[in-house]
Amino acid sequence: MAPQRRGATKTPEGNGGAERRRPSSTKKDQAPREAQRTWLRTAGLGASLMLATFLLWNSLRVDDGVAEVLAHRSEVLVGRFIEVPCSEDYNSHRRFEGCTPRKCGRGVSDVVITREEAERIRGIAEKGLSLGGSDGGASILDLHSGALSVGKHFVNLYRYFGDKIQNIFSEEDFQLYRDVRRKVQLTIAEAFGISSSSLYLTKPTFFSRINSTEAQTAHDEYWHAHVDKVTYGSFDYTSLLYLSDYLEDFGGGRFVFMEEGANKTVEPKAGRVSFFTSGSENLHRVEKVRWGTRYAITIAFSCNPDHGIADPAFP
Ligand SMILES: O=C(O)CCC(=O)C(=O)O
Ligand SMILES: [Fe+2]
Repeated sequence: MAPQRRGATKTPEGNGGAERRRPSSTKKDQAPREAQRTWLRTAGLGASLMLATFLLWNSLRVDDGVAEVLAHRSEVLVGRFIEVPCSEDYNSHRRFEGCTPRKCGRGVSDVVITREEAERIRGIAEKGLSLGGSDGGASILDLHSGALSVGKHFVNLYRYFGDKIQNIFSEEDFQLYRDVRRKVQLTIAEAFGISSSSLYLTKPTFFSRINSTEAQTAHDEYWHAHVDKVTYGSFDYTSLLYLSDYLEDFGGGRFVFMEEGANKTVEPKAGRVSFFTSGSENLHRVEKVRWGTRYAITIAFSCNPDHGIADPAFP
């Protein structure tokens, strides 16, 4: 749109001549017309803004069904816990009284793991994953089994590097993993009113690195809604320790508990621990990462000692 000219006669270029030929309109006549045009422009702009806002809001709603934020990135949660009724999933597995969930729910805490610990543990993920990485958007490193995404497959780091693995990971790295695992285990036990010693670390336990690269294989499709007890079998309690910050390090990638009409999101941030009972009372998914890189670690526990694994250690 051409800019409005008040004194057309003063401007030699453009359509100043045409304006000069207009019937002798006085300043008095022009004022209401000018006001009308300004008003129309403002109204048009306002309507466009409202339409754009509505479309954006609607697309987010349709995309995610997001209704509520359970843990906002700016909050520092000492311990938020929401109880939800247990599903019947646990009945089709052997029960371990005092451990198998009778109280179900989900919790988030920002005080279990310090930011400094999260940064150090992220360092382990970075150096391990720098040795490989999926061709698609989602890579994992499993310190217990040694599995590492490479291209469209996985390799066993421990087999591949043999003794040289000691040049990559240090004893402090494994000690840090153990400390983090122990603190998360205590937090889960306390929140669900069970004894920490009734919980067994179970597999898989893995670091994940997600970026916005297009998926190449089914392993890259991390965003599907799922139930951990169905996906992983041995899981009774799942925990996620986030190692990077939503909207600082990456966009998209929020964790979503899926509930009819009222999904609940957890916005990741370094050091935030999210934990929940692994049955279908906690159906969930991860939003697609739109930009940047998202690091997290999945640490899960079983009530069944037969499904227990030792802490990751040098092979
Ligand atoms: O990374 C996350 O936030 C969730 C990952 C997840 O759902 C899983 O590992 O089962
Ligand atoms: Fe999951």
